[in-house]
Order: sequence, then C-alpha cells, then structure tokens
Amino acid sequence: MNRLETILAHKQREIEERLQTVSPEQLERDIQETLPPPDFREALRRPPGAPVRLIAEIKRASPSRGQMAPIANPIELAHCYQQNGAAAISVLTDARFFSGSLEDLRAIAALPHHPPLLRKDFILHPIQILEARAAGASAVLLIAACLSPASLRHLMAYAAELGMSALVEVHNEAELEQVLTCQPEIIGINNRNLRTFEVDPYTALRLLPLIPSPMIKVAESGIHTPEDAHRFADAGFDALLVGEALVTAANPGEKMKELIGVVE
Ligand SMILES: O=P(O)(O)OC[C@@H](O)[C@@H](O)c1c[nH]c2ccccc12
Repeated sequence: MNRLETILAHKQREIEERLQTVSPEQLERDIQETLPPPDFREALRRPPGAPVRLIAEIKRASPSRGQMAPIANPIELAHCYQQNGAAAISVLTDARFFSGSLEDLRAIAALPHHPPLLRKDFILHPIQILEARAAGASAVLLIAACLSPASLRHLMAYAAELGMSALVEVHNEAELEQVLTCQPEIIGINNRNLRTFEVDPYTALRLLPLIPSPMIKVAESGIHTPEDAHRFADAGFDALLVGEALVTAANPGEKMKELIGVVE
C-alpha cells in the first residue's frame, strides 16, 4: 500500500465509527443555531495588483516529517495568524497521521472575527462536511486523488448546500482534467505527491496555465522562503497554503510577514 492508501483505509474505518456515534439530525440542529461562517472564496480572491493571500495552517505532524511542532495552544497560534493578516486558516483535523482534531477547529472558530477556516482532512463522506460546518468551518478540502468524479461532484454540491466552499486539490494533469469537468470555484495544486509525500515545487507552476481564469488558484506545500512565495505570487496564484514553514518558525507572525511582505 502506498501512503495515501494507508491513510484512506484508516479514514474509512474512522468514518464507519463516526457514523455509529454522531447524529446527523443533531448536527443539523446545531448548525441552525449558528451564524453562517465567513466566506472562504471571497477571502482568497486576489484583485489585480493586490498581494497574494495566505492560508496559514495549523499542523503538528505529518507522515513525511513526523512530529513538527507541539502547538499546545492552537487558539494562540490561530490568533497570531489572524493578527498577521492570514486570509484564511487551515486546520488539520486528522488525528492519526497529523495529530490534529475537530476540537482544534471548534476552539479556533470561537475566536471573535476569525478568518474563514478550512477543515483539512481526507474527506470521503458527507458526514465529515456536516461535522466541519457544525464545528465552524467555512470550507473543506476535497482531494481528487481520493475521490471518483461522481463522489467529488456529490461532496461539492453538499458543501454548497451547507453554505460552504470546497478547495479541490489536484497534483497532476490527469486529476486536473477530471476535476475541471466538475467546475470547482477554487482549485489547489499540491506540490506534494500524497502517494510518496515527495515535494516538487514546479508542479504548481506547471499546472497553473491549464486552469481557466475565473477559478481561484491556490499553490500548496513546500513554500518556505520569500523566494518560494514570490515565485508563486508572480506566476499569478491567488493564494498560498503554508504549514511547516510557519509552525516551525521561532516567530510565526514574523515568518508570515517575511513570506507575504516580499510580494507586491
Ligand atoms: O507544510 P507545508 O509543506 O507548507 O504544506 C501545507 C499543506 O499544503 C499540506 O499540509 C497539505 C496539502 N494538501 C494536503 C492534503 C492532506 C494533508 C496535508 C496537505
């Protein structure tokens, strides 16, 4: 099994357990009592001449890096991201491989005037989108490598029904071609191959010209230096998704300024 297959096998089991314990009706009632979440898509849109947007990620660990940062207080880190101009915050909610949780997301969603939150997980079933919305997320990640075109379309429609956005992630031309038939509003190009966890920073630059212009384009993974940020910003990406470089920085707020400060 490659790394992605191992993760997905585990995720299927986790979803089966969740379906035994959570009540969709209760989640729907909870949602009715909350305000609609802030608009993720609008937060990422970059008008001509404006600086590139930054999606700052809360990430403790990953299969490729192991434990990266303890992040004992995710609310404090989210607050720092908010103070330093994050357009949105990505919260890894997978526990087994990334040491995250839906609790992290819920706690951050309680911050006043927080930026839109993305549930970053391996989403295979609508219950995960319902849980994300109930926890306060504005958006979910949908990974083309994990989903058939039919299930991608179904999950995108369900997110829209709940007033949420979907960040649809691709890693190569074939995935992009499939995904474009579903007409997503936001496409993320992951420089990291989830089957091997290797990063090739040219992936996003190579695929960018193949994306029709009204779609919002996000470059993901392996962005560490101002030069990296500059390269993707100049190429025309609306937003950059950055995890490791921020969570391992001695001063994540300074690191954010360093990354977005260099782009005009
Ligand atoms: O830590 P990095 O290299 O800055 O990467 C962030 C983000 O792109 C990465 O966490 C990610 C992108 N797509 C994913 C899918 C699943 C898990 C994680 C990811």
